[in-house]
Amino acid sequence: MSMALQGSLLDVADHPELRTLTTGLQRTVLTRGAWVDYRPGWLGGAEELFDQLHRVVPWHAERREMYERMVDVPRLLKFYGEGETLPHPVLAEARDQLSRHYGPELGEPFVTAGMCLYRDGRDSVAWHGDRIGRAKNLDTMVAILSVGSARSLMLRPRGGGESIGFSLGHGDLVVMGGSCQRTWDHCIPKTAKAVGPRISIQFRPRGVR
Ligand SMILES: O=C(O)CCC(=O)C(=O)O
Ligand SMILES: [Fe+2]
Repeated sequence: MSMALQGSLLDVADHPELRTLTTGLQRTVLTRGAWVDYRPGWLGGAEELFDQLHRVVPWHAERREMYERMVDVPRLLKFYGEGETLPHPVLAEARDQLSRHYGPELGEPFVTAGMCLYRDGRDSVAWHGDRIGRAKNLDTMVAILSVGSARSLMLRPRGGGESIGFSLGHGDLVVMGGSCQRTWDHCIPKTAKAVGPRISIQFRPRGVR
């Protein structure tokens, strides 16, 4: 095989590329009208997307008040609002493919992209629901694409109960739907394992945070 051909084949494998959503999606129906769809390996070439986002996204730290003092949020963040150019074209494709696939069920498109960078196992997000805005009262969807090292996304019924978990990294997709943001909580727990960085991209409809 010539070097050029070999190079181009490697390129194809290395480039971020979305696979279909019409196969490979596994739906888990939860209690109280909530559900989770899981699509491992939705994005091929996830390493390249990770590298690019790690480099070009203007990540920033946030501080929040907790127990009456200011603490660092244990992850870096960047939010892309509706109409803002996303930092890689495959992310616009991902958002649009999600909108097409879930449109009939969701009734509106995904428009925003929130991003989190978990630098290592000490970074995390505590138990919460994405309940700011319309998701407080209405069913909605939050779709999360993950690149980089795998971390666990845990879910449990709001107010307590048995939790379930999904491993998210390397181009995996999870979609939380129905009443999930209102009736269930989710988190990315800290881990003592030696894990590399992970980036999550959360696509949401208008007015959901
Ligand atoms: O990083 C993740 O997969 C979850 C992030 C999350 O729950 C949020 O930003 O609301
Ligand atoms: Fe969340």
